[in-house]
Amino acid sequence: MSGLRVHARLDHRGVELDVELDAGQVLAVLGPNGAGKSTLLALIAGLVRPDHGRVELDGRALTDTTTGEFLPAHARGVAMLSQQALLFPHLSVAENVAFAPRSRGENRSAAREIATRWLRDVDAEPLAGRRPSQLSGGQAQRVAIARALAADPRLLLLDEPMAALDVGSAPAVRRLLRRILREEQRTAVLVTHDVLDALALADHVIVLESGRIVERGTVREVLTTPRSDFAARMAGVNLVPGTITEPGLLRTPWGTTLSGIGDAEAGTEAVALFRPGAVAVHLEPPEHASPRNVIPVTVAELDVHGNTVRIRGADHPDGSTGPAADVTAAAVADLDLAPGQHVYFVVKTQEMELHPALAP
Ligand SMILES: Nc1ncnc2c1ncn2[C@@H]1O[C@H](COP(=O)(O)OP(=O)(O)OP(=O)(O)O)[C@@H](O)[C@H]1O
Repeated sequence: MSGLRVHARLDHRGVELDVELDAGQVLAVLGPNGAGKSTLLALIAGLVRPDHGRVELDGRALTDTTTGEFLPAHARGVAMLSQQALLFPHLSVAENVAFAPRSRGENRSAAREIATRWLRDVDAEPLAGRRPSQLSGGQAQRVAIARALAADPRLLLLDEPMAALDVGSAPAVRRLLRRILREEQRTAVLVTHDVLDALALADHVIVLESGRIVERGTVREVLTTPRSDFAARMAGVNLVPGTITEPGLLRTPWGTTLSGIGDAEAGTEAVALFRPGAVAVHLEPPEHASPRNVIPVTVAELDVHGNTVRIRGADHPDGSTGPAADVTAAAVADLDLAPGQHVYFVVKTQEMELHPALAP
């Protein structure tokens, strides 16, 4: 059976997890602090032994408590990428990337060649002669990605790989990871606190709470119709599918055009993403709407959460989950809103992000 299977219990951490991932797929792991996300990675990487269980990759047991199997971390075919690049400070960039091929017995020039190929692949070839101390955070993370890939792993473990980067370099690293994960059909487990990472990189999501999986599904299911409290707080974003007609414009299958921020090219399948809190609700289309999006919506439901009311729109014409808006209870009273009513959701262009779509 190709892919990853984890069934493991670790009593003193209160963790019990069952995870399956097919080869070529990316699983995002979400959850609050202490939920067990890092423990899952450590179980797979061979950094901790479960009290009971089995970890299997492409049909091979990495850990099995019934047979006593426990492969050391370096023999698992698993590469880990963390928040910090963790490069060897005394080695050059090229030597860092050549380290894994050297360790598996390649001679110096072959390892060097492999390093050059991976550095080129992550657009970091000109950095080959530098020391890690001479790299920016984004550059160091690119090199760390090249180093992970040079180990020829069957599985990539990504532990919040964008979390320590500044807002300027995170999108480029995210795009790079997206290309590597998607185009090369890699199998990966990605721990993240960021909905955008899950959206851009993953096929499936699990949500952990207190050492257990409380929710699992495709990224779109979990992000648009979250069932656990945690997923609802962190996700609950509006996702509208469509096609980019020119950079910054998305056309939905039912003919609505949305303008937003993003550099996806014309013809790209994409999703528009906006937060319910970014929506202003109007009874009439505002006259001077530009540069804003005006989305006609039929109110399906009103959910009161304290002083905030979530207005859920009816499903989109293609059957996908309708958009939601969060407004104050006072605004709902002023607008005299009720299910069945026709309203307009108004969203500023800057609040609408356009991202390449997930795999179907
Ligand atoms: N090295 C350790 N030794 C003992 N217990 C640990 C260790 N690391 C984590 N734990 C415990 O295991 C549980 C799961 O923690 P874990 O670090 O896996 O969560 P997490 O979801 O990765 O959290 P965060 O988002 O804060 O990194 C918690 O109860 C934590 O206190």
